Amino acid sequence: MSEQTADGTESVTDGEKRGGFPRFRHTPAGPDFGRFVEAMRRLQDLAVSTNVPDDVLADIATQAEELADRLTPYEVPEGKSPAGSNIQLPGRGSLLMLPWMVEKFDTEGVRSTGVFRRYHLGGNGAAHGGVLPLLFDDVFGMTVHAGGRPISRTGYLHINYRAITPLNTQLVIEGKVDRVEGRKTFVSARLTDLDGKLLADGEALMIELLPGQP
Ligand SMILES: CCCCCCCC/C=C\CCCCCCCC(=O)SCCNC(=O)CCNC(=O)[C@H](O)C(C)(C)COP(=O)(O)OP(=O)(O)OC[C@H]1O[C@@H](n2cnc3c(N)ncnc32)[C@H](O)[C@@H]1OP(=O)(O)O
Repeated sequence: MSEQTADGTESVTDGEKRGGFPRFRHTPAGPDFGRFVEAMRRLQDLAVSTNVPDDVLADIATQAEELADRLTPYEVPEGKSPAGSNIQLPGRGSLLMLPWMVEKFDTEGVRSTGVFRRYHLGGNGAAHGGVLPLLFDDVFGMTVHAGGRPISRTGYLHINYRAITPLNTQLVIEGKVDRVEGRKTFVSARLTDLDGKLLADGEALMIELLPGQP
């Protein structure tokens, strides 16, 4: 059973295995959306990798504020932006996600490839330890989705950091469902370089939402 809400999402109730999760409609990305997100990613990379003289930075800060002012009138509720649901774009078009491309998305699992960029730097040339769980959690969410399991939330997420994860190097992550026990889906994933060197592996418990659970 579902009912339409004011913001255009559908609030789905019992029987559809989505808890209280709305059924968001896909919002297609227009022809320039991918370009826009990539430009924003470049800005993020540069924001953490430049040392700009004060007089230049004052001007740039004003321009950044003007850009934000131009975007503000177009703010929309969750699920109504192209960000996040366009699987043909890096990071599904979401600036929060790693800019990786989904190459495989089926019941056998999910495979995604990409690089960590300057924005993701932790220390001494390696990716920040905190961005790996972001990558793994998103892959686990997609793995559950691709596996036809109901909407689930992460109960726990465990990462083993096996080797330094380099920046600007093509990497691959593969996630799969290991087993299902009632509401519980146990998933695992491996992050490797293109030579197959293991950089990190992880496992998570994804728990199916009960009716009404947010
Ligand atoms: C149209 C275009 C489409 C394009 C394609 C797009 C596809 C994209 C698809 C998707 C991509 C997006 C993917 C993102 C995904 C991200 C997911 C997240 O990160 S979610 C945020 C972080 N997680 C939370 O915030 C949870 C907070 N916690 C909760 O809400 C509750 O704890 C909840 C609902 C998870 C469970 O609570 P209870 O009260 O219903 O259940 P209880 O009884 O506690 O647990 C159920 C079972 O699980 C075990 N359990 C629970 N937590 C456990 C733990 N930490 N460790 C071990 N066992 C645990 C319990 O022992 C119990 O097991 P026993 O049934 O008795 O066998």
